[in-house]
Amino acid sequence: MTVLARASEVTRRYGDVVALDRVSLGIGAGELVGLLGPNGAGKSTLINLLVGLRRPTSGTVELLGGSPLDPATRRRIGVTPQETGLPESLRVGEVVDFVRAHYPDPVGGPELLDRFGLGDLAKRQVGGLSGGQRRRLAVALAFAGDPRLVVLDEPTTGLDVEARHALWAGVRAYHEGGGTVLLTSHYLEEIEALAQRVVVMGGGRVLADDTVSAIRGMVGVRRVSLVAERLPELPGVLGSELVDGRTTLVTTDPDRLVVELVRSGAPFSGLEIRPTTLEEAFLTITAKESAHV
Ligand SMILES: Nc1ncnc2c1ncn2[C@@H]1O[C@H](COP(=O)(O)OP(=O)(O)OP(=O)(O)O)[C@@H](O)[C@H]1O
Repeated sequence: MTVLARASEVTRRYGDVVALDRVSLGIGAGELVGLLGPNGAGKSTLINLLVGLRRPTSGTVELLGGSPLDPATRRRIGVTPQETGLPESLRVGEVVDFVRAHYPDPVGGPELLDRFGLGDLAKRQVGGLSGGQRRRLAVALAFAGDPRLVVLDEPTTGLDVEARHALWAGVRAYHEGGGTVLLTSHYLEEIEALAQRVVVMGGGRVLADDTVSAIRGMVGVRRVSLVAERLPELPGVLGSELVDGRTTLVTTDPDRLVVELVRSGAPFSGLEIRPTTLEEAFLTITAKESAHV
């Protein structure tokens, strides 16, 4: 697979703060990669290095086989940072055309707006858009130049469910057409809904880099829930809670737990075993990591 963006052993310091600590990561052509991590994990710093907005303190960064500092290289990518300012007095269509004019082979203006559910707003002044519409427009602009790689820093922060889904649809359409996407998110369901690959960051390092299901498997925690009057002492239980008469047991070994439960002869009903959500997996990974520090 062709690697479109690569960080090799990259460290970035801001004074005494080590924002990135020897991070290595490659984004292959056609991938949709989610970058997940708590505030301050280093996600934005990594993105800024990959797209050439900052330089690493040490290590190397490659973009489309060249340097991210080269304007010709940067013209072939699209970026939406965490915060953007758009000119209030211009109409949506004018902003789109202004951005499109910077690229040799841009996507058609109406097509771009349609992809992000903004088709009816071309004549509206930017100052008259809602927060959600403005954010969608800012994200849509990253796709204006028909880029090979799109980098989105927290694209759906502040969006309601409907606007978020409209934005996801635009990102998906680009990806299904062969595009490559790197996005950061605090919304775990967003990463699960969009990405095939998840890179979990914490404390300036990559803690895990795998598929959503592999990351769940890595953590290996399952939730066993059932209804029972009384439960015996069971092996491997990390935690338990009782909600509306249902007991949920968190365990790393659900098979053994169920065998022991049946052996105990305690009556129970409604047995369900489910994997942890990505959020639970993520919290476990970061908690483990801080325990090591
Ligand atoms: N310009 C800067 N000057 C000083 N410190 C900075 C600067 N930019 C980032 N940092 C620090 O580097 C660390 C990583 O920050 P970064 O913004 O990359 O994290 P993040 O994962 O994107 O967080 P968030 O989810 O809050 O956006 C933090 O400790 C942050 O305070």
